[in-house]
Amino acid sequence: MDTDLAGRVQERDVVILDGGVGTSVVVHLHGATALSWKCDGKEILFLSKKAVLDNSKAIRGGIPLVFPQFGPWTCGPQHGFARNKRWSVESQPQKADGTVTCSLALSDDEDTRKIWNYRFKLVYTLELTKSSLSTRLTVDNTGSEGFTFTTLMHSYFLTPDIATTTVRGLKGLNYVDKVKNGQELQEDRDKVTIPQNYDRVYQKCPSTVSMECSSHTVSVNLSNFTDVVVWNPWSEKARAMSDFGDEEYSTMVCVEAGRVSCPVQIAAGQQLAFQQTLQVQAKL
Ligand SMILES: O=P(O)(O)OC[C@H]1O[C@@H](O)[C@H](O)[C@@H](O)[C@@H]1O
Repeated sequence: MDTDLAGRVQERDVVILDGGVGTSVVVHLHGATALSWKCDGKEILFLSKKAVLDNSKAIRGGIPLVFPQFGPWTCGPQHGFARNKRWSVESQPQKADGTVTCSLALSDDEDTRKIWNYRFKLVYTLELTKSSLSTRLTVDNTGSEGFTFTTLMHSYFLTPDIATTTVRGLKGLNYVDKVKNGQELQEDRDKVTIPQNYDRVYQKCPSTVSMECSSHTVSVNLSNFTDVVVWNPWSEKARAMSDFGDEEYSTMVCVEAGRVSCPVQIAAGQQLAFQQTLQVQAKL
């Protein structure tokens, strides 16, 4: 077990993808939340020191999965139930040709049908290589009627300093600014800096955006995702969150790949896949 997580999580609650030479991913079965991704010994994901890891709450950090609803939901919890359910292991980590692959699954049950009466199976597949992590969510409508949903991979990235962190690939895109009452604006910067409370939904995104900090760049390659949410709660909101340290906003940024602006329709028996590939490039 990773030394930073030892003592914080129970072994029965996690699955570890071990790529060797300081490369690994630790996934919590609660929400299928990737808690840690180490690339050549370096941690890439932010996990709050105050994150609750006892299966009782959505995990504050890593890569929580949002399904079937992004944001507030009239039927159930904010960001849906997937991040609050225990997932099962569909296939244990296996290493072949330098890639470690593992799949987790979640299907509808009595509790999900009580609040959202549809039949589904989600399969979440992680693929770890020396410098990349791909996460693919397959949504299978196993019922006899269609439904709509929104979904998102809520990646929290660790950065040495938010003041020198930028997000690239967003120039020219329209975005909804949730901090400014949902105003629709256009991004005119090549390098987006994050100097305050940010909560923006960028729409019609190109296939790659990236997070750049002083030590490395993480590119986020999107497949079947059209939106990217950039989120940082900043100091005031940080203080109001019980599972987030007061100063931690200065060492993280969320760059979230999603299908959230417009709900996805899925017919009975249909299967749809959404994928992001994160690639790390260290600065020399
Ligand atoms: O506190 P939660 O439910 O994990 O949500 C965190 C944030 O998640 C982001 O994706 C949303 O755009 C924000 O509005 C929200 O505050």
